[in-house]
Amino acid sequence: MEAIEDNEHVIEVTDLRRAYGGGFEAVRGITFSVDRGEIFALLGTNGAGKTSTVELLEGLAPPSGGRVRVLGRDPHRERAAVRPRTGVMLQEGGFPSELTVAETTRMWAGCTTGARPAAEALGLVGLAGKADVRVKQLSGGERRRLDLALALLGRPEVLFLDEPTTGLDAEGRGATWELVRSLRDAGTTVLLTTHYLEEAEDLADRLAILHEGRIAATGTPSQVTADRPARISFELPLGYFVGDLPPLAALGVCGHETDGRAVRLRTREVQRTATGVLDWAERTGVALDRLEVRSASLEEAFLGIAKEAVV
Ligand SMILES: Nc1ncnc2c1ncn2[C@@H]1O[C@H](COP(=O)(O)OP(=O)(O)OP(=O)(O)O)[C@@H](O)[C@H]1O
Repeated sequence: MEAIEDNEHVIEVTDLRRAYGGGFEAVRGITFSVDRGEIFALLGTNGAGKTSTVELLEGLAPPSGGRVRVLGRDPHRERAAVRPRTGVMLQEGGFPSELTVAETTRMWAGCTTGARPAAEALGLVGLAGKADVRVKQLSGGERRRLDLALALLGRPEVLFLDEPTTGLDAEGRGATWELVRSLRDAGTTVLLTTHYLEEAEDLADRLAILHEGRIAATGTPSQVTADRPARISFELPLGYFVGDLPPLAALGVCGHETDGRAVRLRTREVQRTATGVLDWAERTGVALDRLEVRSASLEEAFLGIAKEAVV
C-alpha cells in the first residue's frame, strides 16, 4: 500500500461542511490537520458537530462542502484503500451479545487484514481475563474496552476514538490513556472526541473546540488556555474586606468574586496581581489563608467559549 510522505499531514480537513437532509448544516467550514504520531482531540458542547465530523473522516458519508484527506486519500471515495489502515471505535459498538469476548474478537479478526492475534488485542486493553465471558455479561466499562480492542485489531496507522472512556471508572480511564499514549509513541495517529476536558488536557498534543459547527479555539492545551485569565484565591482575616485591598484595577484584576472571607481574583497579569496582593498583606501585617495561584484550566476556556458564543 502506498504510504503518504512523512512530511504530509495524516489527517487534513479544509473548509469542511456537512449538511443533513432537512438542510441543517452541522459542520460549517472547519479546517485543521493532524500529523503522524499526534493525538488530536475534538471537543465541543452537545450537538457541536464532533460526531458529524468524525464520520466524514471515517468515510461514512461524503462532505457537502470542503475537503477531507486521511493518509493522503479521500476516505469516502477511496474507502477500500483507507479503511484497512484505520481503526474505528464508535460510541456504541454493535456486536452480538450472546458471543463470548474471545469469539467476538476472533470474528472481527476474521474480517480484518493482517489482524493481531485476538489474545494480544484483549491483553492490550486488560480484558485477557474476560475472554470466555459473554459480551452481554460485561460491564459498561468492559464493553468500551472491548470496542477499543476491536479497533486495534488491524494495527491501525490512524485511530478514531469517539468518547473512548465514557462509562469507565478512574482506573480504567487511566489505563486507556496510558494505552493511547503508548500507541501514539509507536507512531499511531489518534483523533479522539471527548466530553472529559481533563482527558483532552492530559492526553491531547493539540485540540480544537467546536461550537455550533465551527472551530472556536484550537492549538495545544496551553495555547488554548493562554489568553484566559488566571485565578488568585485566598481568604482574608476576620475584619478585613476586599475593599481594604489596593484598587483592584491597579493590580491588573479583570474580575473578582467574594464569598464571606474568600476572595477570588481573575487576572491576565498574574505576577503583577500576586505581587500587589502579597505586598499589601506584608505591609498590613495580615496572613492570607488558602492562598492559591492557578492558570486557567481547559474547562474554564471551554465554558468561556460556550458563554461568549451565547452572548
Ligand atoms: N442525521 C441527521 N439529520 C439531521 N440532523 C442531524 C443528524 N445527525 C446529527 N444531526 C444534528 O447535527 C448536529 C451535530 O450533531 P453531532 O452528533 O455531530 O454533535 P456532537 O458534537 O457529536 O454532539 P454530542 O456531544 O451530543 O455527541 C446536532 O444538532 C444534531 O441534531
